[in-house]
Amino acid sequence: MIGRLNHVAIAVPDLDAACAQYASALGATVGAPQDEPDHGVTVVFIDLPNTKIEFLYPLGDDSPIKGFLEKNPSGGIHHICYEVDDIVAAREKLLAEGARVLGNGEPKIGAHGKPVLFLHPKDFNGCLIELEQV
Ligand SMILES: CC[C@H](C(=O)O)C(=O)SCCNC(=O)CCNC(=O)[C@H](O)C(C)(C)COP(=O)(O)OP(=O)(O)OC[C@H]1O[C@@H](n2cnc3c(N)ncnc32)[C@H](O)[C@@H]1OP(=O)(O)O
Ligand SMILES: [Co+2]
Repeated sequence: MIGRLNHVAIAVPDLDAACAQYASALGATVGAPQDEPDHGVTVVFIDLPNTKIEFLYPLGDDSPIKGFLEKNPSGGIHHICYEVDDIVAAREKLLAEGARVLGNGEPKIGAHGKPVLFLHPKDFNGCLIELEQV
């Protein structure tokens, strides 16, 4: 069911500083910030040869990453995103296996304009998983 690793997301306390550091210290090509109000974050993608890094910064008062940054003030790896061919079939299989799908369980359009879902970190070894239909 899961395919390629689409991205690794890092929640950052200072988006400009994180972008400048990756560009200067790591020679990365850093994309432009994208506000994603439906998800409560501003994202920046860094394309790598085999996957992407997604910087996350809170957008709005009830951002879902606010709590994470309060617990991890220096930032940290927030989630990993796997690609799937059919996100509804994936959801049904996961629900049948007893996994929790976050939100109202319906896919939302993510930063790449594709449907995404999130699975509770406590059900997957402490790792927040995002699925993106490609
Ligand atoms: C534009 C879309 C973009 C894309 O790629 O397309 C995105 O990726 S949007 C990314 C931001 N959106 C989300 O993360 C949506 C899903 N996340 C959530 O619903 C919440 O963040 C949730 C439920 C994972 C955590 O909620 P909250 O921060 O309020 O903390 P809780 O107290 O409810 O957490 C319970 C438990 O889980 C631990 N936790 C929280 N976040 C993470 C995490 N990222 N990785 C691992 N563990 C996490 C938290 O510490 C609690 O553990 P406990 O042992 O009970 O303290
Ligand atoms: Co993501």
